[in-house]
Amino acid sequence: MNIQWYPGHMTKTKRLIEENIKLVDIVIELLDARAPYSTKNPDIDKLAGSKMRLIILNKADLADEKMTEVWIKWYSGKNIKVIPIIATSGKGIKEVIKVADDMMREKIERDKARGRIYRPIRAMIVGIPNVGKSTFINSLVGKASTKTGDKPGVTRGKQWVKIKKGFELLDMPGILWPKFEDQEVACNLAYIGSINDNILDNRELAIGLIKLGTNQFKEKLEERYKVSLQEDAYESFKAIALKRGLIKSGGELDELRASQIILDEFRAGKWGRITVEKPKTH
Ligand SMILES: Nc1nc2c(ncn2[C@@H]2O[C@H](COP(=O)(O)OP(=O)(O)OP(=O)(O)O)[C@@H](O)[C@H]2O)c(=O)[nH]1
Repeated sequence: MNIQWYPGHMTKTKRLIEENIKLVDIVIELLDARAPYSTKNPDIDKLAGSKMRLIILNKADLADEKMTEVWIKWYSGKNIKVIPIIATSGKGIKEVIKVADDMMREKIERDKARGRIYRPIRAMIVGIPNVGKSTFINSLVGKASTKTGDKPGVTRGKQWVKIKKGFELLDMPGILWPKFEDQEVACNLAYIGSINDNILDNRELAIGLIKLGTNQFKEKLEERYKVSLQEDAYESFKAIALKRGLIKSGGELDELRASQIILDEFRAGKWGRITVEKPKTH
């Protein structure tokens, strides 16, 4: 799903998230492991306030393993727990439950010390479109859990899913907006297929991706297309199109088809496992 963010839509979403965050103890923020900065919402720190936080780097199967470690260290340095997962296969889900369990125990201790009565720990999942929120909820919920429904005296109108004893999840994820005003972020989101292709010119995008690849993951790109990459990304783009025989009847290169193929293959992980950005001092 692609959402065109306009001010009205953003205000509504923000209000909904603010309302829901009040009801939970943990905010689980999903990022795409291929772009852990670009897929982050710019206002999440403010929105989450003092709630317990957990960052999930999803689609770890498509990201560079070493870079995922680098990103984990980077976010851990900011005192946020980070867990890489593959929501489609369920890899890492047990770790998520374990960490949530530990957080729950800490909270119970704190509550006890304050003389408060026990209640289940509640979490909600947030993230920008396409990071895998629904897939993650499904894999977390699995078959064993049950919907707790609207309990009297509990939040009316919300559906809570019991993941395990003492741990409940709001069954609707919070959809957040990306830092769309940042051009580099917009390009990274487009490379990984997280924003609508219609917004950006595919040809420019494919050439941009080749440029990025030439700087950051040259071998993988050369291996995939069996071409020597040039300094000028457009020259490399043409060489790839030619190698693939993407020529129109008049003999011209079919640049549109080449662009689509390059983007599709990258997004499907056919260039190998790639992370498009490194931590900066953002
Ligand atoms: N390779 C890979 N693909 C994944 C993973 N998790 C989700 N996907 C795919 O990513 C796409 C988006 O997943 P969704 O679960 O619909 O994402 P969402 O965040 O709920 O998306 P919105 O409804 O747009 O907000 C789907 O095609 C999923 O199959 C993963 O761990 N690895």
